[in-house]
Amino acid sequence: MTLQSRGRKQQTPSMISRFPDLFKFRGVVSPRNHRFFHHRHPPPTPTPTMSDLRPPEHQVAGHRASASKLGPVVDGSGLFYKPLQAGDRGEHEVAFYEAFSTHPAVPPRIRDTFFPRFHGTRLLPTEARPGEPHPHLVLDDLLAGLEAPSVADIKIGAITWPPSSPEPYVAKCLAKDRGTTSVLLGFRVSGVRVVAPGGAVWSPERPELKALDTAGVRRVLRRYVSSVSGEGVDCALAAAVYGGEGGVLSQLLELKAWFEEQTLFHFYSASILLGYDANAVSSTGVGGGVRVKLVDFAHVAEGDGVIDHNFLGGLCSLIKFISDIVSETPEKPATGP
Ligand SMILES: O=P(O)(O)O[C@@H]1[C@@H](OP(=O)(O)O)[C@H](OP(=O)(O)O)[C@H](O)[C@H](OP(=O)(O)O)[C@H]1OP(=O)(O)O
Ligand SMILES: Nc1ncnc2c1ncn2[C@@H]1O[C@H](COP(=O)(O)OP(=O)(O)O)[C@@H](O)[C@H]1O
Repeated sequence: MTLQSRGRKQQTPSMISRFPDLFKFRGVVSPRNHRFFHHRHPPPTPTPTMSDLRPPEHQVAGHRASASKLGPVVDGSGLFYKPLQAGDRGEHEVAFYEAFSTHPAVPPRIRDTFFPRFHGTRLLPTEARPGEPHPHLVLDDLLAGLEAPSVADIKIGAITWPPSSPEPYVAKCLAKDRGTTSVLLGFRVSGVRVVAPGGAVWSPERPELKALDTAGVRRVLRRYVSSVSGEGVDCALAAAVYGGEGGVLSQLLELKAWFEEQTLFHFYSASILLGYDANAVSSTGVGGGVRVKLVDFAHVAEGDGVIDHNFLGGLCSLIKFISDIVSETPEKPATGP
């Protein structure tokens, strides 16, 4: 389907060549044409007002909402509202969700387990642009239901730009990929927060994460499953969060099996978002609502019959790091109630 959109930026040839088949939707979801789009996805709840909306407390990476910048917001209803990004990015992410949500070749189990459910777009008021409602993607809040979410955002792929990107953008991304562990490991930790017993939160600043080397990444992945305060590492939760049935490792392996087959999409610059409930997890067993999800699809390209070796390579690398931590950490025998 084609949306007529007036007064919008010209689509770049790169964008069109990126999506010859899968991305049928072409049009900026602007306040002008938003109503049309909106009809295709009936809103799951009444439209929130400014006072209902706040930046997500547990956001660990990406653009953040502030008085001067657009960023994601939540309203406590279990939905996550991500503002459409400038240029063709926002439109592109909507197009991805449209294609992905309805594509018959995407296994429902993969869609439901590893991706946020997409509820269309909505015009919402923002603090950054008063009086100018802005279109937002309406997604499931992937951390809904977790009382004390420990979260990690891991950007997958040694390359984080789609092949058709303009040269200055390639240069910017390449500098970040080389300057972090992306090129070396096939992934980088973009953000992390860990809730310790008692509620203290450990969350390193972005510059610290960007400066991590291989040993640093290993330490952060171990810290993510530690039940301590500050910089300590005991991996007490490794078996419960990373190992076992429904743990991170088994979920990553299921995701990998799909990536070994799927040739529909190439997920440049997407992240794996890990989450568990620090208040519900116990060092002796499963529980804690372990989540493994994919987020950020502003740079997804069409797969064109080729596997996403960039994402798959990074995923295999991450799996190796996590599986090493699981095998180094003996499982604690379950004790009685
Ligand atoms: O805009 P910037 O310079 O803050 O960069 C964003 C990154 O922030 P950083 O500078 O690495 O802390 C940001 O990085 P994080 O997700 O925070 O690690 C994203 O890479 C973002 O890209 P996109 O949302 O995937 O398009 C990046 O946006 P673009 O480089 O794609 O514009
Ligand atoms: N559906 C979601 N539910 C809960 N948190 C999310 C969701 N999507 C993203 N996030 C949070 O927001 C952060 C940034 O999201 P992302 O889509 O990567 O934005 P950006 O495009 O600005 O990088 C993630 O690191 C995560 O903490």
